[in-house]
Amino acid sequence: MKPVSVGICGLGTVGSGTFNILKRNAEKISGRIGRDIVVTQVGARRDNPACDLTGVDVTRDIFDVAKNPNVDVVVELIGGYDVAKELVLTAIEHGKHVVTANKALIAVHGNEIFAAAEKKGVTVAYESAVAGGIPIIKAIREGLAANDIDHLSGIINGTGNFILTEMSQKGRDFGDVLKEAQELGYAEADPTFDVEGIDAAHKLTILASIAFGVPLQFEKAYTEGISKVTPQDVKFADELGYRIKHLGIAKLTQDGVELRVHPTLIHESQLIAKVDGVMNAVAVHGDAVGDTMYYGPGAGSEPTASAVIADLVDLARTFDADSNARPAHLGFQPESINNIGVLPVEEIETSYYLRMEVQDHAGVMAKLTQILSDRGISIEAMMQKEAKGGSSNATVVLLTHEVKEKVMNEAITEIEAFDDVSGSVTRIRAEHSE
Ligand SMILES: NC(=O)C1=CN([C@@H]2O[C@H](COP(=O)(O)OP(=O)(O)OC[C@H]3O[C@@H](n4cnc5c(N)ncnc54)[C@H](O)[C@@H]3O)[C@@H](O)[C@H]2O)C=CC1
Ligand SMILES: N[C@@H](CC=O)C(=O)O
Ligand code: NA
Repeated sequence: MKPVSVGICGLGTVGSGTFNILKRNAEKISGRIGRDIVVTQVGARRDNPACDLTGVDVTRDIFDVAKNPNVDVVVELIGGYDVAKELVLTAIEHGKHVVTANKALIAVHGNEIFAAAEKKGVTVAYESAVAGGIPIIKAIREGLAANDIDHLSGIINGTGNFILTEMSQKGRDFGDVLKEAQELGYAEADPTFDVEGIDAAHKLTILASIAFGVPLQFEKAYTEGISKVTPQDVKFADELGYRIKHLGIAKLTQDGVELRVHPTLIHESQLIAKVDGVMNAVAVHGDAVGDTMYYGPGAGSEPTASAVIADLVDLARTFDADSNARPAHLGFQPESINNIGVLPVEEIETSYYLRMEVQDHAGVMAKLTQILSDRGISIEAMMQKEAKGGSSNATVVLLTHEVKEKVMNEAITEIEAFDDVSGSVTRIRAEHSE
């Protein structure tokens, strides 16, 4: 069978990994699909010393690749929004399939890109865009196709999990670990995307769409980063038997879709609490299958390239077939996608970890518990730490049962107005069942 001809745009961390694995494992890959996958052209600003480009046509203009009549599939690995969008739309216009690792592009412009691809009868594949090397798109879109999926949650940013793990297990400094994640090729070009939860929200947006059959609605996702998680909170959570993880949570409720990324306390007995370093994990619940969980490396050159090539293999297998032979872009046929809205964060219901500084005298605890019980908020655990050196201050940590966020907001406002509480209350959401 005729080889499938690939053009790679961007030869950085993921691009170089893709190029090198295609070369190293060429025989295994073609043995699996019965045809070769050949890199015909590379579009890169500069050569990458990690890749031997002998015999490959190299261009400095990535749009040459998108328009090259000898290229069947364009692999977009440059990242970013604008140029990447133009590149992908140009490739589609020229009748090429596209493989991309760019979750920002898919989460923000995916509805438009998929519509253009469907009109042209080509496919835009994006397995590597979510949870790196874990085949989570395939698992949900194909493996769980029988199910009515009502919730999923996961650690879906490798850089953030690496930072939290190193901080909690080795007491390392936030900035120092972030620098290492950048050197290891885990972080986004702008690492605030990792630490502020934007990257995880891009991925969660995609997962929610393919799991629930709803449009991509990134702009409505609630996003909170890990930059304000302190070593003190990591330690107190640990004493209560919890780990702090940066979780993406999506739920399909009767009132709408919950779509939120934030630091979350998870009980140490939960599987997801044990997912450390650059590893990611996604838990998905379907009505037929029950609870499932998918684990693996969430970032890095070859783990991500592994997923890029999985998409190339899928395309090569169905290359001569009608586009209906491939799964619908968002897992459901476009006419079966339901326009269900995203719930404001005030409407979500969850448990909370609260930390506050109080005057250490009689009646303070009674007043705090009264403020909470007035709103029907019950307390699961409580801890008081006396300040050292004879100060009259103490730190109080509370873990509550589930309550609506807007009710908790009112309680926090009243606690902060209480004279015996100094400064603001630190609040971290907690999940008991994940
Ligand atoms: N690094 C990782 O672990 C993962 C990255 N991704 C995604 O993969 C994509 C690529 O990421 P990395 O390889 O890490 O980034 P990178 O920064 O290492 O590589 C991007 C490459 O594209 C080149 N490039 C950018 N604009 C260009 C243009 N206009 N013309 C020619 N070359 C251009 C850059 O010079 C660079 O060599 C991004 O969308 C990222 O979000 C997805 C999963 C994991
Ligand atoms: N920066 C991302 C890369 C993979 O998507 C991460 O750290 O997870
Ligand atoms: Na993946």
